[in-house]
Amino acid sequence: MRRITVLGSTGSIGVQALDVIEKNPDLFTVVGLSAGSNADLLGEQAARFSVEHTALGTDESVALVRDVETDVVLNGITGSVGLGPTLAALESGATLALANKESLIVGGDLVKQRVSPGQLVPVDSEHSAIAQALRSGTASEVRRLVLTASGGPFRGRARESLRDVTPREALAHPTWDMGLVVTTNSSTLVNKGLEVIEAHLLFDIDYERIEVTVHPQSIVHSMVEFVDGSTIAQASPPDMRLPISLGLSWPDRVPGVGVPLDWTTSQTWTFEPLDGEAFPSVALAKEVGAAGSTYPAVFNAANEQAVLAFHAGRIGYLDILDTIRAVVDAHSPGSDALTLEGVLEAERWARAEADRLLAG
Ligand SMILES: NC(=O)C1=CN([C@@H]2O[C@H](COP(=O)(O)OP(=O)(O)OC[C@H]3O[C@@H](n4cnc5c(N)ncnc54)[C@H](OP(=O)(O)O)[C@@H]3O)[C@@H](O)[C@H]2O)C=CC1
Ligand SMILES: CC(=O)[C@@H](O)[C@H](O)COP(=O)(O)O
Ligand SMILES: [Mn+2]
Repeated sequence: MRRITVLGSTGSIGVQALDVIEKNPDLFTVVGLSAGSNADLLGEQAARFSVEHTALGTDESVALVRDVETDVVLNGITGSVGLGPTLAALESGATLALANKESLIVGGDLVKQRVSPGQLVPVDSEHSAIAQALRSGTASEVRRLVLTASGGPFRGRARESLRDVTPREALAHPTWDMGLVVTTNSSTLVNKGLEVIEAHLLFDIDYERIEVTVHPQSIVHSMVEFVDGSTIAQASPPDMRLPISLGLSWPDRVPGVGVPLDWTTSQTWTFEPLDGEAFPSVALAKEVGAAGSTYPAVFNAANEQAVLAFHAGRIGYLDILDTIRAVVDAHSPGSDALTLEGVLEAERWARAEADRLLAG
C-alpha cells in the first residue's frame, strides 16, 4: 500500500489522481492534500478520503511535504510556485510524481542535483511515454526523442490570423481537458517548448536530438528513436489517468486504469511538421534551454504573466509570444552558478519586466 500526498488536489491532475486512488484502495491511500485557495473542495476531498493533513498555498504545501510521512508526492500544482514543494518532496526522500513541469524547468540543475536515482517519475504524458519506451533500451542507445504535439486549437492557422482570437477560443483544446494555464500554453505551443526543456532535463538528451511532430489525435504520446533505426512509441487514448497511475505506482502498471485502443474500428493517425513560423515557441524554448542558467525561468515567468494578462483581457493573443521574446532578450543572467535565490530573483525580474511591457 503506497501512501500518497497530492499537491494541487483540486485541479485537473489532482482530481484525476484521486479518481485513480479511489478506484484502487488496495494499492493507494491518501495521507496529505493541498490546494491553492479552493478550501471548500479541499475540505470535501479530505472528508471523502479521511485525510487528516491538508494545506493551502505554497508555504503550507512545503510544510505538508516535510511533516507528513509519505511514499509518493504527486505535484499537480500549476506554475513555477511548485518549485518549493518539488524541492521539499525530493529532500523528504519520497518518490516525486511530477506533473508540475514548471518546477523542473525553472529549477533546472538545482532540481536535478537533489534527485536520487529513480526518485522522479514524470507524469506529463509525453515524458511518461518516453520513460515507458526507455524501459526497452539504455540511454546510450537513444538517437533522438520525438515529442508529439496536438497542435492545439489553432493548428493550420497563419500567425497573423491569430491576432484577435479570444480566451475562449484559446481554451478549446481539441483533445485534452486540462487547467487554464496548460491549455492556453498548448494553444501557443509554449507547452511543447516547455516540454522540450523538460525532456532534456529528464533524459539528458541534447536539444538537437529532441524533435517535435504534430499529431492531432493525441494517441501516440511520444517516441524514442534508437541508434539502429528502431522507433518505440507509446500509444493510448488521451486520458491522463494512465500516466498519473504510473507516477503513483512506478514501475508497476495499475490494471484497468485506462481504456485500451479499439482495433476493431478504422482509425487514422497523422503526423505533420510543426509550423515554426506560426508557432515560434518551440524554437525559442530550445534557445533558452540551450542558454541554460536563469533563461528557462525567465521564459516561463514571462509566459505566466502574459497568459494571466491575456485572460484578464488586457492584451491580445500575439502579445503573449512577443512579450516572452522581449523579456528573454532583455535578460542578463548573473555569472555565478545557479542558486535558488538567483532563480527566484530572475523570476521576480521577469514578471516585473513582462508586466511593464504589457502595461505599455
Ligand atoms: N491537466 C492535465 O491534463 C495536465 C497537466 N499537466 C501539468 O500539471 C500541472 C497542473 O495542471 P492542471 O491540473 O491542469 O492545473 P489546474 O489549474 O487544473 O490545477 C492547479 C492546481 O494547483 C493548485 N494550486 C495553485 N496554486 C497553488 C499554490 N500556490 N499552492 C498549492 N496549490 C496551488 C490549484 O488549487 P486551487 O484549485 O485552489 O486554485 C489546483 O489544485 C501543471 O504544471 C500542468 O502543466 C501536465 C500534463 C497534463
Ligand atoms: C496531456 C499533456 O501531457 C499535456 O501537456 C498535453 O501535452 C497538451 O497537449 P499539447 O500541448 O500537445 O496540445
Ligand atoms: Mn504534456
